[in-house]
Amino acid sequence: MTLADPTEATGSLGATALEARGLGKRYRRGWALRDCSFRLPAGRICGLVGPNGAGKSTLLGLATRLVTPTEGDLRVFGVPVDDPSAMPRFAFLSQDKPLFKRFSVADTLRMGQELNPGWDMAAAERIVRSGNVPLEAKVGTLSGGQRTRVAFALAFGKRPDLLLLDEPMADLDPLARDEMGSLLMSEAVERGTTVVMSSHMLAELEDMCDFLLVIADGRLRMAGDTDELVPAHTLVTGLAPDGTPPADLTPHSVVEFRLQGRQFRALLRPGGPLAPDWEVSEPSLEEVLLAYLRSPDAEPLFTHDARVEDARIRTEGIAAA
Ligand SMILES: Nc1ncnc2c1ncn2[C@@H]1O[C@H](COP(=O)(O)OP(=O)(O)OP(=O)(O)O)[C@@H](O)[C@H]1O
Repeated sequence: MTLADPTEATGSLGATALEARGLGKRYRRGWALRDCSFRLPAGRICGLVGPNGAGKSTLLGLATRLVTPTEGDLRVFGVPVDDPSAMPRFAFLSQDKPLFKRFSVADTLRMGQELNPGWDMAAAERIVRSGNVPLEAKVGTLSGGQRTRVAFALAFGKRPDLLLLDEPMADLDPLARDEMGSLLMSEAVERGTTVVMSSHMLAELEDMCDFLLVIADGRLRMAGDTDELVPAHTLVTGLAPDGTPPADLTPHSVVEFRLQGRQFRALLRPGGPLAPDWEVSEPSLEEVLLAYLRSPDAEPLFTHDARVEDARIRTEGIAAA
């Protein structure tokens, strides 16, 4: 599912919003992100998923120049991120959403206007008003959900082509999360904004995202269209009387193999016909994600749209749709 025609926002067919090649960041303790290569087509809503410490914030930091890469290259709409012309094209909303508490909501939006040449005050005010947030209220007196709404208004008022969000809804109650999710989707779809959103909430990702970047232990494990990633897999259950993987599994690419008594359960990318005595089912997005996150040695998977021509990444293609 492509949520909006990317050409409306970018003026170029098939534009790439974000492209990483061999991107890496090393701290004294070790690599936070390594060998990261992918392409995110414009107009997608992309979920950035992975366990704590996986490298998600590092990737967002590299995209916003808050973090300097140790190696590799990252481009925003074809322009290196450290090029000044890349700056006006993206907006970033960090986990802590820094806002001046003593400013009123109206002051906050005026500040947005002064700092951003392409500012869209009508859009920013619409986002604030649709949540019944009073423009004259001081930011420090707002609830967490209302503050998040103001932060969203600041981000969308900038009219970014690429919106980067670091766990934007983590501190919201389910109702506010649902409201903010709908707001984010409708604003992004209306303008063809590309969104990259890190999140630990699988349901949120399933509802909102049509593209996924899955990171574990600083490495990209899976990247591409949700609609292609999940159906590339099959869950099978069968007998494993001697407690080892049966020979029937050999033609398939096994992402995860688990023994349950005399039975096994495996998540596969089928490489041929499945054994007739296996019980077969379609996995959910959650089952696929968890299997990859638990199996660091499984071959990473990139859909056609997510691949860059980089010999350093091992890719196994899914036929282009
Ligand atoms: N400034 C830093 N100095 C040293 N190590 C860092 C720094 N920032 C991040 N790291 C390390 O890099 C790794 C990746 O961290 P990162 O914050 O990118 O993970 P994350 O996926 O965003 O995690 P979380 O879900 O917990 O927010 C971690 O091991 C972390 O300790």
